[in-house]
Amino acid sequence: MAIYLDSAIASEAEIARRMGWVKGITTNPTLLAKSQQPPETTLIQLASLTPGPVFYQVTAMDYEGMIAEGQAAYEIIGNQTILKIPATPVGFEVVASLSWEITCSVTAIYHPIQAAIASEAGAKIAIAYVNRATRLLGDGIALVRDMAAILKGTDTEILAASIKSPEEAALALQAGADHLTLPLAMLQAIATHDLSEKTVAEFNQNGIGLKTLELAPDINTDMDLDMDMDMDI
Ligand SMILES: O=C(CO)[C@@H](O)[C@H](O)[C@H](O)[C@H](O)COP(=O)(O)O
Repeated sequence: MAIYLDSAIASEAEIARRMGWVKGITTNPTLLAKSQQPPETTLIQLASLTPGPVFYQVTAMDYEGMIAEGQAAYEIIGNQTILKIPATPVGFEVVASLSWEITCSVTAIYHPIQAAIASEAGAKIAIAYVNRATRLLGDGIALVRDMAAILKGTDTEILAASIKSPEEAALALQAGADHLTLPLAMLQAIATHDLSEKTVAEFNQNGIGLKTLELAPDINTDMDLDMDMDMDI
């Protein structure tokens, strides 16, 4: 499993890098536009801020254009590239041509049969837009479950995107998603639980740890006594 940052903002990528458990970055044309600099610059920056993959979504609509754009992304960030190719007839052709040389994912999957084609075309990853699918079709988690059933036994993995809550993130994984991509706020949200914070605060209020030993004279005294007794023996 990998959890990715869904953003093209360098400062967010830096925060995700420090988290240590975020394994790469996914982008799309809208996210790249928000970085307010040429996409080439952003891709180089993002690639330097993660040891893992950087997903780039092609914007061309025709076969030659998608191939050229995919190769251009690969020239910029090399082996860190994972291309996002749309789940369209032309997109599937592009995946079949490019997946031999560049890692490809198929994005914007709304029907499980599209995942089967993505796999047959050679895509390493099939991307489901979970919350969007719920809004547009009724049940994005069911889409992930159906995709997982179809992709079982293949080399194609499922990346769940468009996740709007920690619950939805957990449900997507339980339904068979292999990976998640989340905006920074959602990464922070899944790492935080009120009860975890409260439980730790309670332990710390009533107990001691290494850094508190010197500050607890009674306990130091007991320890000294124990040590003296040990030495006498
Ligand atoms: O597909 C990927 C990652 O591969 C994402 O960048 C993806 O485009 C975004 O998560 C979605 O567009 C977000 O969808 P939504 O939150 O606008 O419904």
